Amino acid sequence: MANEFPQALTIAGSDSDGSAGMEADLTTFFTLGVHGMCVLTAAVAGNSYGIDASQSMPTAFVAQQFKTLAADFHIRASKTGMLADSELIRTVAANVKDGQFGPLVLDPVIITKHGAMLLEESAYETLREELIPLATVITPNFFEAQKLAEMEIKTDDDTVTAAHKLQDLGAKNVLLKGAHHDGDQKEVRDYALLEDGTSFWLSAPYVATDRINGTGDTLSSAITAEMAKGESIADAFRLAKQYTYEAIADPIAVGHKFGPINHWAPKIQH
Ligand SMILES: Nc1ncnc2c1ncn2[C@@H]1O[C@H](COP(=O)(O)OP(=O)(O)OP(=O)(O)O)[C@@H](O)[C@H]1O
Ligand SMILES: Cc1ncc(COP(=O)(O)O)c(N)n1
Repeated sequence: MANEFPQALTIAGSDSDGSAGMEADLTTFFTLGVHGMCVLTAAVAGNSYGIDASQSMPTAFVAQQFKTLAADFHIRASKTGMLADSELIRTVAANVKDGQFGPLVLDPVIITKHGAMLLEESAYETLREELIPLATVITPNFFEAQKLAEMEIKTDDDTVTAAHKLQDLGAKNVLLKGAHHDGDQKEVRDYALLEDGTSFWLSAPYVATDRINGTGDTLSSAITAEMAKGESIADAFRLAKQYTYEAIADPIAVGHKFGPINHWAPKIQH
């Protein structure tokens, strides 16, 4: 259809506090001028202190959501969030492998800001074998990169090595997010390794705040939204980093601990 409005898909868990998971993904899509759709994989009972309970969706229902969306829409890019276990990973892989939902941004959600584990350890291997090879982009945080690349990251050289290992596993483009736990640090640096072998660092000032729930979801959703609008991968990385930084830098008061970031703050250029 000519002049079709950009459409993107999140394949993720719902987080009841509205700041992370599917809720953060859809907020980011809509704020960036993309129509967002969702395949629900799981739901968690979460607030700004932590996650109290988690429930996975039946795989047949997950598969049906893909089928129903495919029967109608032209989705230009998709992303994954919480996938919970091996069975769900296999269901998602089977449904995205022919590319009908556009290029895939894989946010390998393993651990949350509060330290809750959202992926069974027995499923790391399934993620490596079944989903990483289908990823146009992978966006692990510092912890997830070390788990998936099976190595410790202490230096910039280690970061570069881990990104290459993720590429060797089949992810075409890697955005490896740097650590941000040190109150004295001045900047947060992420490392981008592209399919053609070029690489660059993306840096933003470190913001000393607890209001960082959903930053990872937001970054990967913003990349997906920009890809759905036709931006190159490198530009999608840059625009998404800027969006996420601006949403962190101007916090809003919601909840008592790891509150949401501010999706009204970014100055968006359409
Ligand atoms: N305090 C901060 N100041 C500046 N930038 C930050 C801060 N916290 C996170 N970021 C940025 O937010 C983006 C998301 O990174 P982060 O490491 O928080 O992802 P994540 O751990 O996957 O997040 P989540 O726990 O929400 O899944 C990165 O670009 C990171 O540099
Ligand atoms: C359902 C769900 N998915 C993901 C996250 C992690 O969010 P983030 O790592 O972006 O803080 C979360 N808290 N809940």
